[in-house]
Amino acid sequence: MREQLPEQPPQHLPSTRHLRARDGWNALQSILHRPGSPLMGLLALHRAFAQDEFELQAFGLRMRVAAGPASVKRVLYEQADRYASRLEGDPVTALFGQGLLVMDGERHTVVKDVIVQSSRRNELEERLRAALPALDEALHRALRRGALSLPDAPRRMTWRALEAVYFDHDLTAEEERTYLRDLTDLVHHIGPGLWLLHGRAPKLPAASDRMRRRLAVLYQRALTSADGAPIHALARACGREEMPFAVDQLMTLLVAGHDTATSLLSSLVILLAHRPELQDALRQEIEGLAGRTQPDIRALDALPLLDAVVREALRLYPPIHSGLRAELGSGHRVMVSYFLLHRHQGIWPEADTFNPDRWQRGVTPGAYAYLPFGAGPRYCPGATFARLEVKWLLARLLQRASLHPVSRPPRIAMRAALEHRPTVIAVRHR
Ligand code: HEM
Repeated sequence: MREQLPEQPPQHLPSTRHLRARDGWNALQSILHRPGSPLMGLLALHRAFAQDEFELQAFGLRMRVAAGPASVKRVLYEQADRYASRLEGDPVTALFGQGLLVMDGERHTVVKDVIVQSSRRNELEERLRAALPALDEALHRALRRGALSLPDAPRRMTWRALEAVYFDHDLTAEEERTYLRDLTDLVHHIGPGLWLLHGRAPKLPAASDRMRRRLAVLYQRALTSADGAPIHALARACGREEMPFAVDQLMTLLVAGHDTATSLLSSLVILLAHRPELQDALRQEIEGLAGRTQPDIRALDALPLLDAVVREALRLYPPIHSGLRAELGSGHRVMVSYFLLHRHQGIWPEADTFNPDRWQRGVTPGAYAYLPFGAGPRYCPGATFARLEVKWLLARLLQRASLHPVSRPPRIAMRAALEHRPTVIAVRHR
């Protein structure tokens, strides 16, 4: 582990404004070799002079970036109450309203508690188990044409799993057709974009109203049921009077809960498609447990290689690549870059290499060095569910098929989540 940084942020942070020409050239090379979105390019600039905390300055954008364990810990945990989750008027605030992800203070604690209490591991497992036949069928359909479209196929599957477990709803084929485009629009709406530079948030897409109406129907149904899914817990806590507030929560869970798992599953498929020997080793582990039958979700969680592969994909491609905050009072933006933290060269040997083996050697990265699900009061309430569903989907996928790349690795973009630009992976049925 590296040394602790001082408790207070340094007065004068290094800034990308002072980048020397040589650093800029090196950074440009790294961007060209790893093309991605403009934000990723800007962050790559920082790698040129490897700092744990710095000021990102470009084209009028100015924000503090925390990218090392001590600075990340300070923002997420030690001084968490100095930051608001978002600025008023940001697209994500417009979409989620008073949703958990963009809300602060006492109300945040109360709603978080409702969600956390209603998503305990045993209940999640039970609900997910009940949804497995439908998920298996969705996987079967996705593989039918001998190809897996990314990120659409994972998106359909993670959306289905989320609706079943959190909203107690079986997504119909008709809904999937009608709303897939809407869901993608909503996700793209909240990603960082040019609005960060000119300060005017884009208008909410019409998809938002349509999705809210659909979620309101699910919520109304939940008001009259006593089941134990998170939507029912919300219904008990908010009742009919606070329906718009509850729909904000559902919208937040819908977007935050499916886009992240989509990103992780897509990364895993792409990474494994390029590593046939790793696919074989994983398959051996999975089939040693369950043969060709549907594996049990709880038993899967104890498979060491599967665990290492998922951990490593979360390190290299953290679906939530950054956590944005606004400093109370000044309103200055602060970004916790999970992406840079996970590729910190002082912590991770061969930081840019996909190497699941590092997790099997029992090496731990140290506190606040590996945070795919965040930390502190805003720790992800869906972490357990996400790991369970993604491990199951990946295991089942490998039991059914082998994965083969059809082209060079696709580009990734820093949108709301780290997103793989559309691509197709060939699959051979087994
Ligand atoms: C692989 C999947 C997932 C990853 C990598 C992930 C990652 C994260 C991270 C890093 C944060 C903290 C963001 C910050 O610092 O600002 C977060 C927050 C959150 N996540 Fe997840 N997440 C995943 C899945 C899910 C799922 C399945 C759900 C819901 C079912 C969910 C719901 C949320 C919510 C509501 C928050 C906001 C929590 C708060 O502000 O208190 N996430 N997630």
